[in-house]
Amino acid sequence: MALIEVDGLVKHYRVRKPGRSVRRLFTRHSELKEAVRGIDLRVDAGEVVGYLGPNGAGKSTTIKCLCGIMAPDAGRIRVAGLDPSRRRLELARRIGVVFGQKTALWWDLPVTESFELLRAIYDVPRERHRRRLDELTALLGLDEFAHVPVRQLSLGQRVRSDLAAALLHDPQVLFLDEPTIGLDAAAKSGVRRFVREIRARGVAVLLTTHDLGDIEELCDRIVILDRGSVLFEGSVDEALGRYAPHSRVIVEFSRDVQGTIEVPFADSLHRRDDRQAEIVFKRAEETAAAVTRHLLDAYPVRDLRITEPSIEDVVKSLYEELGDRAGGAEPARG
Ligand SMILES: Nc1ncnc2c1ncn2[C@@H]1O[C@H](COP(=O)(O)OP(=O)(O)OP(=O)(O)O)[C@@H](O)[C@H]1O
Repeated sequence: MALIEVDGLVKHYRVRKPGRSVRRLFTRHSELKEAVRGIDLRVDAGEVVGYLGPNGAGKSTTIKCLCGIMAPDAGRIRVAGLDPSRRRLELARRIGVVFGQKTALWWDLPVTESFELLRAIYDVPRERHRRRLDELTALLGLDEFAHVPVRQLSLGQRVRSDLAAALLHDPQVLFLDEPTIGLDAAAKSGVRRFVREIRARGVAVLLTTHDLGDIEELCDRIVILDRGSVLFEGSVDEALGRYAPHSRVIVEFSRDVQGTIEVPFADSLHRRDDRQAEIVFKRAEETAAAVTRHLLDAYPVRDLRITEPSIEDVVKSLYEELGDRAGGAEPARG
């Protein structure tokens, strides 16, 4: 079931025209800037979709439209069945939002009192609130700092508290904006475990992140934006196939091997010296096992290492490509 549905979303900003001229005193000083140009997006219940793209790609603008903070200029949006800009108050009960860089909690209040205020704001019955809070406290380990004012919390504790705050009213949709930014490895893994738990309970999660670990560990699908348009949509594996299609085998020989090395299907071959070679091949055409078998049969191999690309290689190659590109881009589906 789709809990986020976006068709042809367009959003402009009115921006000041640069320059100073006498004519500007008599003419309109602003122009329209297209921040989002015809985006389609869908997130189902129990799905985590990574919403990715370089700075300025249009992620925040989309999320503001999805939360009802801004009205779109064109397109259709439904979040948990509602049109966000027309039903903003009702929508607030069905969505949760966490910004890793900002807290939604009251700075001077202990965490529990912030939760009590949120209970009152969302008008959650006391018994239901208590049950939900017990559940979230257990999942997020909130006990140890429940009575500490938010300003005294560590970043990890603060993010855990914000996650609880966003889910106290039991929303169907969760927007996560850089939830693991600045966290240490253990805290990141705690947040990711929690997001997986939430997904298993059927919440639809739209995750904005620059953290490659978040993408690899959490996302069922990724949507990559550039300059307001969807450039790629598909699974992490599909993105790897499209943007990082090569794997490498690095082989070390037990004695000097001179001259050229023959490896069928190798896309390229690099020699560092007579004792080492690096074979680059397309995964779609050959398996690492076949390349390895060939090397073991044909050469005196002392050791070999296979390196597979990661989402980091995808993002690097894609963003480099985007940097070189001018104008809009055709969407690619994985
Ligand atoms: N209030 C605004 N007024 C004018 N232009 C804006 C405004 N907010 C965003 N923009 C422009 O719209 C485009 C999309 O911005 P947006 O903030 O949605 O990108 P983003 O993908 O969220 O970027 P980031 O990763 O840096 O947060 C950018 O070119 C940005 O400069």
